[in-house]
Amino acid sequence: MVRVRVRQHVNPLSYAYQTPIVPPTWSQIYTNPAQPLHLDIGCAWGRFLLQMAGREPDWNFLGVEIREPLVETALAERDEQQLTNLHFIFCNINHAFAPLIESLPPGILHRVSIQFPDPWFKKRHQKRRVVQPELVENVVKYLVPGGMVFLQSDVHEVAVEMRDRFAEHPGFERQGEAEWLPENPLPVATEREQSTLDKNEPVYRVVFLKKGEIPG
Ligand SMILES: C[S@@+](CC[C@H](N)C(=O)[O-])C[C@H]1O[C@@H](n2cnc3c(N)ncnc32)[C@H](O)[C@@H]1O
Repeated sequence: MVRVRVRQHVNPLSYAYQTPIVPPTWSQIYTNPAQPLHLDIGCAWGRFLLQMAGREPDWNFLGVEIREPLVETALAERDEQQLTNLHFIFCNINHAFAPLIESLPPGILHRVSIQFPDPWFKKRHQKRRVVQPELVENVVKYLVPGGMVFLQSDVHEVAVEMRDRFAEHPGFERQGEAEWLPENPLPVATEREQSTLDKNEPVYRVVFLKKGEIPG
């Protein structure tokens, strides 16, 4: 796989990232657009989803990423692997969430993952973090009852903040008794996760389920 040089971080609040998205025609993307959808927010090069899509053909996967060159690389890899249950979109999810999900068949969003989001340590930069209250509202609005939110980070402060933002919302129920999940409930580690584990550093993980009656 060819990797191009890209900026390490972009500022999601800058003017360049406020442009509305034009969703694709999903029937030209997914073989079966009615399959349950897993949305991975901040998917970077897409390695996690490329593996997940191969393992779980009965799901559709959508990775969203604010750095465009990474999306181009991920799409090329998807095409090379001929995966028809996977797509990547260049967007700022803090603007694109509703138009993106509303362009898909209703009741399709079953799983959302936010893994190792950019930490933006400086106080004045924390508004750039992806898990803002508006994002939590959008997740609860579009996720199906019983749908899963998986959050993980190697930065304790960031993990606590995103966990608390979901925990404060009455629409979510946290899974597990422990403060942090000891293991990843998904079968594939992201690149950032693997490099953290390789250094024997901690990963802070939490799962929420959306409350409500699960349609039979
Ligand atoms: C630290 S990387 C983690 C990548 C991957 N999830 C992993 O665990 O290896 C965070 C990613 O989120 C992307 N990102 C940050 N803010 C975003 C936003 N508002 N919308 C979409 N992607 C965003 C960044 O460009 C970056 O690729």
